[in-house]
Amino acid sequence: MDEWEEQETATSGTCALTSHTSNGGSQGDFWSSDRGEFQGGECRKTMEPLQEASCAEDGANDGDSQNNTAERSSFSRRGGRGGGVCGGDICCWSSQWNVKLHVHRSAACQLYLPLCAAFLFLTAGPRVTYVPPPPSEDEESIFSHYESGVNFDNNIDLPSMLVYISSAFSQTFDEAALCESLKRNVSKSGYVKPTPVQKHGIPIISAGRDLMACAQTGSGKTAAFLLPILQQLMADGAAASCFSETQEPEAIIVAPTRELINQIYLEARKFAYGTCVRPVVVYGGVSTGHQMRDLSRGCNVLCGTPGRLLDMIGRGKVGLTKVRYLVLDEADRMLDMGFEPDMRRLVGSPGMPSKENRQTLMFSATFPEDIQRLAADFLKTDYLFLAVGIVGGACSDVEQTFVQVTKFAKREQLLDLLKSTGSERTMVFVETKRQADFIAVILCQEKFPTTSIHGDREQWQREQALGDFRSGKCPILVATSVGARGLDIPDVQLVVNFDLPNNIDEYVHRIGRTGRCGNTGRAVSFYDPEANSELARSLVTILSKAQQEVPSWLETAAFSGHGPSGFNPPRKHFASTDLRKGPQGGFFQDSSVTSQLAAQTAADDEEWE
Ligand SMILES: Nc1ncnc2c1ncn2[C@@H]1O[C@H](COP(=O)(O)OP(=O)(O)OP(=O)(O)O)[C@@H](O)[C@H]1O
Repeated sequence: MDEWEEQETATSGTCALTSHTSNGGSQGDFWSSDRGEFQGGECRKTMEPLQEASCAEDGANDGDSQNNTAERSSFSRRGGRGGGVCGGDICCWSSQWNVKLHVHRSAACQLYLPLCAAFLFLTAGPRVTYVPPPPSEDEESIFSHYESGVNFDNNIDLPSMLVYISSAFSQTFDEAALCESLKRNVSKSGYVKPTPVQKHGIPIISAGRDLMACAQTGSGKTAAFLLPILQQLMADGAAASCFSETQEPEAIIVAPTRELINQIYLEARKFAYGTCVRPVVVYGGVSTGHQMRDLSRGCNVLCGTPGRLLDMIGRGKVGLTKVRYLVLDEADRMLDMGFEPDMRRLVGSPGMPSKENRQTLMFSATFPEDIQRLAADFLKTDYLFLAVGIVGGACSDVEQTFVQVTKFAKREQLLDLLKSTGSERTMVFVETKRQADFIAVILCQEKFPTTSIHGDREQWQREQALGDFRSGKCPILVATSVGARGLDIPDVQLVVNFDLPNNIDEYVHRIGRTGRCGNTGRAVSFYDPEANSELARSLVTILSKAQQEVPSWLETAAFSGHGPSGFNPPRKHFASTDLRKGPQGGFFQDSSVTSQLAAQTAADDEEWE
């Protein structure tokens, strides 16, 4: 398991100890520059409730770097989760145990960790109490959307390099064979024409085929799977049965982070508005009881992070016998080492129809070859592979710039950059949770309204941070990988890779937070020759494929072999094609969909020879 995981078990949560309250979501965050800590609004200098089972909660780490192991023992730096600072003492109490502790600061480090471990040992299972505010019922806010950009129409006829679909979807949603209510909701969402992945993906799904679909970031993959599923459920008159102890959803959608799955849920809720189809979301960091009550009101489409979903299944709150659709969004992430065991548990759970008896759909902007191989275990052998544009390619609407910089000069570079960009909404990606805190403090000190999102923050803080960023209250968001995939935030004009990731797919997803849906965006990456030389070749490939200028120094770095390893190996997992050979991978025909692999020329090969 890696740190991305939305882990549910009591044993794997971190004891990431913070001094924030978690009793609600309304307290204002602020950075205390004298203490160098991020503070939850109400709880300074008072005894704070021990975050119930905080250490046992899932997903404390989702999305964050694996390099963060050292941060797991960062108690002494940050105070203690559930512990308040009272003068020289650290105080905490547990409402569950009615235990109060006053520990002198000097002894705190020695005492608190064992105590926390004891709590972990003695308290069984997650007992998180956070109940997120209900999403707005106001129609205007349900359907609020940002405008597609000037390049939207440029992409409409983007060639599907690997697959040609003869019976594509209609040119507009208005002409499409969709239920009236769905059509109305699509129209209210501002959708007129389908994007290429929708144009090709929707008929494939409607024809009942399994699908692995790859299309660039911000190209509308969410609606590509939601619309045909909802259309089918509406056409079949699916209605959620409330008052049932065990809910039997027809569709299950999984995604790697809480924020992303919540976003998918909100999209599903929007498209299903005013119909009998009821989507529900379950994810970690939120009261399980609250989610069970929500589930019991009926559920047709269940959106979940893996850990919480399996938990609900294990508790008998979710039955799987009626599952017709299983969707893995960010599928390459869902099938890599961190989540693969959970995905296997999910498909092997009692009642889950075999792959022959369900429709399995996988979507991502990146599909490394090894993951494609693995994905075949979950898909019918004749699944269709849809690739719009270049598999694993960066969004062409994002202008990518690289700045060669040493580790110690990055901070100044960032400040200079932000001073020149004014109040542009900006995401700054860093490698570790500690770094996220640190950079956010510095930016706040420099009077840039900044917030942060990473796996050590409480769920309410994560949601509040995202809300503040969305609303523009904090136009700068410092994020670890938890913010890299899927998040669709309006008007993000700039992505800064303060630390480049060590994986090219992660780079593609990060910069894809800007330049979405035909809008243009900009990504600036700090390239540290000491740390990033192994990425150089893949970056050159990505830039070339996106027809962007490759700095000569980067090209030199890519081919000089001066990296730490002495040699930049060609990328092994940068997939460009459907890996299957022979009939499955080459040519498909059925009554409704014909797909044909285009000639796979050497030019398709992403390996940089
Ligand atoms: N046909 C359409 N017309 C107008 N807007 C659309 C259309 N399809 C999707 N959008 C909008 O485009 C934005 C990006 O869509 P979405 O989040 O589904 O992209 P994605 O391909 O899943 O991206 P990522 O790879 O980053 O997850 C959303 O705001 C969505 O509402």
